[in-house]
Amino acid sequence: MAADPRRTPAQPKLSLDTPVTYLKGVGPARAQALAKLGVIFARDLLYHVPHRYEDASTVSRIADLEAGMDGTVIGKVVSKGVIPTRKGLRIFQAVVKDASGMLEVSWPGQPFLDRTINKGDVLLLAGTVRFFHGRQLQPREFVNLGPEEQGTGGGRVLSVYPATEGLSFRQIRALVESHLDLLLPQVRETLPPDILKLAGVPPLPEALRMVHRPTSIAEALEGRARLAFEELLCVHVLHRRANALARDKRDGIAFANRRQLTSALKAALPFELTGAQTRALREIVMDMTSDRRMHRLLQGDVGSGKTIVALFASLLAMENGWQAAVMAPTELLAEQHFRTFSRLLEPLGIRPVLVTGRLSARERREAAALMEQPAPLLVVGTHALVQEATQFARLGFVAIDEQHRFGVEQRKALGAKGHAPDVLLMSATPIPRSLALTLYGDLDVSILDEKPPGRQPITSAMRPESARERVLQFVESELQKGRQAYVVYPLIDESEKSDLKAATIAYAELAEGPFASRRVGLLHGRLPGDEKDAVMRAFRDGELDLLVATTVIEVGIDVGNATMMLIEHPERFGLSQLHQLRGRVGRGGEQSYCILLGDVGQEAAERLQTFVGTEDGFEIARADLRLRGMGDLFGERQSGEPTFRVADPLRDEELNLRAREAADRLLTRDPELTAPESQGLRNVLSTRYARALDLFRVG
Ligand SMILES: Nc1ncnc2c1ncn2[C@@H]1O[C@H](COP(=O)(O)OP(=O)(O)OP(=O)(O)O)[C@@H](O)[C@H]1O
Repeated sequence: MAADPRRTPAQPKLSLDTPVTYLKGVGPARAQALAKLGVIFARDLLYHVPHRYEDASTVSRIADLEAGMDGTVIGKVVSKGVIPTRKGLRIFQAVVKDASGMLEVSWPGQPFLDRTINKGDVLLLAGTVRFFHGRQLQPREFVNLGPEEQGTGGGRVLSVYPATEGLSFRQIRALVESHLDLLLPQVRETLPPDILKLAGVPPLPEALRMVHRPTSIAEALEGRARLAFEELLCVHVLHRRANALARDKRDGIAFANRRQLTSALKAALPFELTGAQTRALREIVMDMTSDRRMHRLLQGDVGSGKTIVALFASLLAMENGWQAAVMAPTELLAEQHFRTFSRLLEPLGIRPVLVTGRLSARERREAAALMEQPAPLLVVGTHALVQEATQFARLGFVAIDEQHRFGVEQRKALGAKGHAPDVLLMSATPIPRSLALTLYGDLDVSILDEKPPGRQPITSAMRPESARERVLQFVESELQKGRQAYVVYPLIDESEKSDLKAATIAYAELAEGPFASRRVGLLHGRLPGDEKDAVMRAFRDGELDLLVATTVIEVGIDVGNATMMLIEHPERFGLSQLHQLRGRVGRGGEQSYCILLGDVGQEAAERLQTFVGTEDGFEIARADLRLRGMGDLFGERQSGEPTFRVADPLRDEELNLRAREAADRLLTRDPELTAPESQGLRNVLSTRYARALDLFRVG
């Protein structure tokens, strides 16, 4: 039999660095479950903070409980026992009592509670009330306040922890509860006093006590703010340090602003640049003409004209004798950029090169031959550009469109080609500046918050299922004017067969029914590449009137004659995603429409109202973030970006600003964090952030 590690003579004294396997009540199975929650050492347990609290100050009198109501009560156990049922399930039951009445409480399948809940114990119980020979409750949550009523009226707060399979929040709470008094006295403050003061938050040991064992919700939040502040501070410190190191490195290409190709393009453009485009370009030119490497994020709302900005930057590199590359996430988009660039550059006598995975061997050889020449060249492509075989002789500038669609590694790989090229990342997911600074603080950010002139506002509306026929007639009336329309179905995951079927059936119904006299196309991600392109090309060239599509059209497709977007099952989309979809219309000068069709629940209707009510992508992103969190905004969590356990850079905006200020102050007086007062923060950085190892000589 394997020795129980807890009994070995070498058992360490319980410290913050003790692995949780040594904690009382943690066996191998629990240790595994804890590891899933990121809890490996005793210290992590302290940082595993409740995500919710039940407040006993909202306690009802038992007599006031009504059937169906969700209530919280406090009562003393007057009798208890385990009852078997016919199906073999054992139920722990207790009757509790307060000054107003009695309540029968049952816990099916939890007979073991009989061992920990005793007669005379006071319980805080929360759950939905039923009536059956009196009041009954199956607690959703409960806490045993012990044999004496210890100030329960004064707002005992029940902490609810993020749980995982095989480990309930109650077990976690018991674990935290039984180790808190041992661990807390060992916690040392990590931040210098003036920084704490600036942040207006309590010291760490006190804050940890507050989050785990609060006496009121307000106190719990105060403790939480302390932990959130530390997280935000760490991220800003890392960004700031990365920036400082990058500033010192002067390994970038110092392009000269020759105004040859760029001026020629400006003269040839059929339109004037918007104020926002001019501003962004000025920032980019400043970066590119300096000897520091550019790492800039260009954030634009839909249709704000990012592509042209990337083109100007490419020309700046080319007029200095360098090559430029623009990488897009899909073949469709790469081809679209390629065509746009080809058209705009024709008067200048420049022919860009397209590199995608679908080139024939001969085309690939031709492209490769051009790229191996150390002569100015503009290459547009997909991730095929980062493949090893793709060699650039003199790559000086790289633009990455829809940057979050690429993995960190792919972005790095393209940036690593050539001689430290300047990098412009582009994103059509507008996020508030405060969030951008937190997520991308080591990038410089330019924002396009202005649409080209002459665009009409898009009319957006929600229509119930009962209005379907009228809506389809309205679509038809647009088609009669010679315009084109999209009908979009949700297909969040391309592998969801039922979604695919829904889109395919709808396509057949529309094509054979109301739009039988129209040219209707179907586009989804499962189509073979050439077919997809053929459909998209046909729509672009006006050979199709109506395009039934899944969300593959979301990114960047630009067809000016399309004025109608009909979205089915709108409740299944995130607001930012809807905003992207809507951005596919209203790109010419014509009045355009976006109609959300179908019956949705109350909650979805409220959410969608935000979308219908504004065309400001930043406002929509803000609402989306508030509702769905950061992961969803980008469709997926990105690796390599900071994630937060406690902080929420949006909700904690005020705290976030203070964290930035604090990071500035700290690094101004101690740039390498070598002073004794910085030791605590260094420890936090080195244990939590792999990047810290590159940025600080931590040990
Ligand atoms: N200053 C401008 N004036 C008029 N039209 C412009 C201007 N800038 C860009 N455009 C046109 O606006 C359209 C949208 O530009 P672009 O495709 O670059 O947008 P985007 O920012 O990439 O938007 P999305 O992310 O929605 O695709 C294009 O047809 C482009 O030619």
